Amino acid sequence: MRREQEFIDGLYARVDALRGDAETSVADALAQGDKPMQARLERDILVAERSGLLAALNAVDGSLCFGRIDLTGGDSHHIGRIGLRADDADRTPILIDWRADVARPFYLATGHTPMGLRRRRHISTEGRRVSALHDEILDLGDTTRTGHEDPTGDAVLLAALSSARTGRMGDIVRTIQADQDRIIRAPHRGVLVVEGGPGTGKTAVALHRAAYLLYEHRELLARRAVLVVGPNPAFLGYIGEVLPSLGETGVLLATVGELFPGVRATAADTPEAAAVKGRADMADVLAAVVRDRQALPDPVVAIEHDREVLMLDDDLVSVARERTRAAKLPHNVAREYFEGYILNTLTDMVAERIGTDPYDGSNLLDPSDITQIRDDLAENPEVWSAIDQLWPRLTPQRLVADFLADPEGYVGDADADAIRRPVTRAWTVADVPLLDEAAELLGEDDRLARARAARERETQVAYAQGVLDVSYASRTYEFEDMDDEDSEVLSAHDIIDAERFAERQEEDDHRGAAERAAADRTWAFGHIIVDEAQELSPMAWRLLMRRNPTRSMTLVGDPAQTSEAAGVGAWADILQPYVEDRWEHTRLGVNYRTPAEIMDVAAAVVRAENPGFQPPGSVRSTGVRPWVRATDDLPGAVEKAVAELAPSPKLSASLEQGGAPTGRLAVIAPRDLHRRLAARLDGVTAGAEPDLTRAVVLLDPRQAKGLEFDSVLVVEPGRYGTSDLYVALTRATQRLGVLHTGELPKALADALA
Ligand SMILES: Nc1ncnc2c1ncn2[C@@H]1O[C@H](COP(=O)(O)OP(=O)(O)OP(=O)(O)O)[C@@H](O)[C@H]1O
Repeated sequence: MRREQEFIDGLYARVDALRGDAETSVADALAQGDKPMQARLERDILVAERSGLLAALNAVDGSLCFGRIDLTGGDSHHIGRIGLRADDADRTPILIDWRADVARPFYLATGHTPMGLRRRRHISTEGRRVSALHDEILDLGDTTRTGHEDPTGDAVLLAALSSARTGRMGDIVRTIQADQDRIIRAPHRGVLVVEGGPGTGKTAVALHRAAYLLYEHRELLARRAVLVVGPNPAFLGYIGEVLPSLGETGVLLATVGELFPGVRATAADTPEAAAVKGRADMADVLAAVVRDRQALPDPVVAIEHDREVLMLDDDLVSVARERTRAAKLPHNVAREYFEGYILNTLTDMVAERIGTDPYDGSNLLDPSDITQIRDDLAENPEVWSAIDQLWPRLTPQRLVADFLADPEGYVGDADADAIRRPVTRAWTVADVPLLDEAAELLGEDDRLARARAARERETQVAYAQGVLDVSYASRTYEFEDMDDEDSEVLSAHDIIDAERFAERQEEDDHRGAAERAAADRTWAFGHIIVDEAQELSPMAWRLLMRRNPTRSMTLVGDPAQTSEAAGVGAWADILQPYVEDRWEHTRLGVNYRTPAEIMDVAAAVVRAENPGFQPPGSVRSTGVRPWVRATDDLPGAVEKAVAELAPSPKLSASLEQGGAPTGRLAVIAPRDLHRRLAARLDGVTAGAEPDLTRAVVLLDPRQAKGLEFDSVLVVEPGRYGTSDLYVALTRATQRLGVLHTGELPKALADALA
């Protein structure tokens, strides 16, 4: 213990030194004020790098090193959240990053396959103090004993699983299990589906995979960012600290409802409306809506020009429309062509009228006259209002709002009734994939933006050229100093030209990749991780696939927990249109969350509907049986049950004193009961985005998805569908109680009897 403490003190001394260096260089750089261009650029790069290092060092402080492997050859390595090197000439590694290959046996070695290990040691710390060691002997011939042996090898895992919850998910880097490790480190190309029942660590594995991929493919992924998609904002808050605790910040966490920049989905859809909006054929429906905006005159559009009236009729506009459509460009982009065809048509009309020789019918105008006529027409506002009427510029918001206000004719009557709503209403989550689809169909008429970008780019290239010239000048100076004109050392001038330098400058935008990605609808992420993937509609999949053209994805989910009517049944159905059958499927089969006593009850509920159902086996049992009670005073019974189910005596005490609670309790009840129940529960948090760090949280079953609590009270289970009930029953790590006024589902009654 003392030796480990000394070693860990040494690691922290190194961390403190690195942190001191990083802080000093950031402070010095920022204090330099305005500098010549090159110095400014270097300063920005240095500040960004060192700030990232600082953030990582701060994040891992207090839990830096958690393990050690001793190899049969005599070497040993300490394993930690980040890698560290000594400050010596060889930069000797002193702490191995958990993601490095060298660390792998820590997770995979067994007595049967020791992978060259003699011993695996788990080091537990409280802050910077070593509090416990647990050793596993993997070389059975080795008789040396340390006095810290853990004969079953799972003391650290079981302690982690039984510990009080905090309302925030923690990382599992100390105790990743072998089957989880294989998924975390699976190659990054292609689509990997991770399926598993409740509590099998799907979310944990997905997040550690993000951290692993960022480590293994840092160059690519730090630039393109990783997107983690979760089912709702409360869930994203729940998992939000896992990656920072692993020293990773360049990841964007978002719900599908947050993936259309500038739109916040605040309204809710009925399940019927969400199902209609999520259907794959909505892509064709929206395409038809756009085509209908490319109107024909009814019967003619009259334009006053030069004291004459020009008539655009059906036939003329039809030709222009078909030619424009033939370009197969998005609507707003194609408009440039339509404008051209209409201007040409009108020019021909005017030319014919004023230029035709009355004697032989030939045209007397020369090309410069024709150009003049076209330019005059282009200055006539009536021409532009005719074009606006026939091929209007459209925004996704306008198009989708108008369609939802008046969907008749595009979908069946019942579907139209389900989705119809006033133009002014707030957006819903299911609207976001429609907006994204519309944005694809419409494209952006970016002629103005392109002209502006070209000007900006010229300025930037000029700036970069200036920087390079400075660097070239300084190179000459240095080389003269070194008297080494033929040096092999290359300067920036030799390796990058000004154009590329300007591009790099853009990449060094002050915002990180994740932040830039959040603001850019067309961003192509390096990797996308989708949690609760079974909930996404076909339209939501279309949106996500557009954000990831390389199809590098990890999808985690559990079809038995699907609650969204729009969700898709089978992975093959989801993936076939995008990657055909080129995807891999893996399963996680051990439940680390729910004790066996609770899992038996939850499984019985699903089995009533699906007799062949196989739930994941629980790794723990607590000896505490779940209970059920009938009541005719629901609020009173809930109040009493909350006091009883409090995760520890400390929770009730801390609730009374308003102190920080240990352990968390969720009351899962139908939404319409929330107000009545909240009135009886002190300090309870509820609503669309409840604060999960509070002692008692009131949720509906959908909101509970993906979350976990020490104790759970399920209220009125008879009102949930099977999969929602399954979700609700599998959220507890310790205790479960059920309260009801109405009839209990039979399977639940039998299982709890
Ligand atoms: N190897 C592990 N070591 C320690 N804890 C683990 C491990 N694997 C999973 N857990 C814990 O088990 C719990 C369940 O994990 P997680 O939420 O990732 O499961 P899930 O499969 O996503 O569940 P659900 O489908 O119910 O949302 C979490 O508290 C997680 O930290």
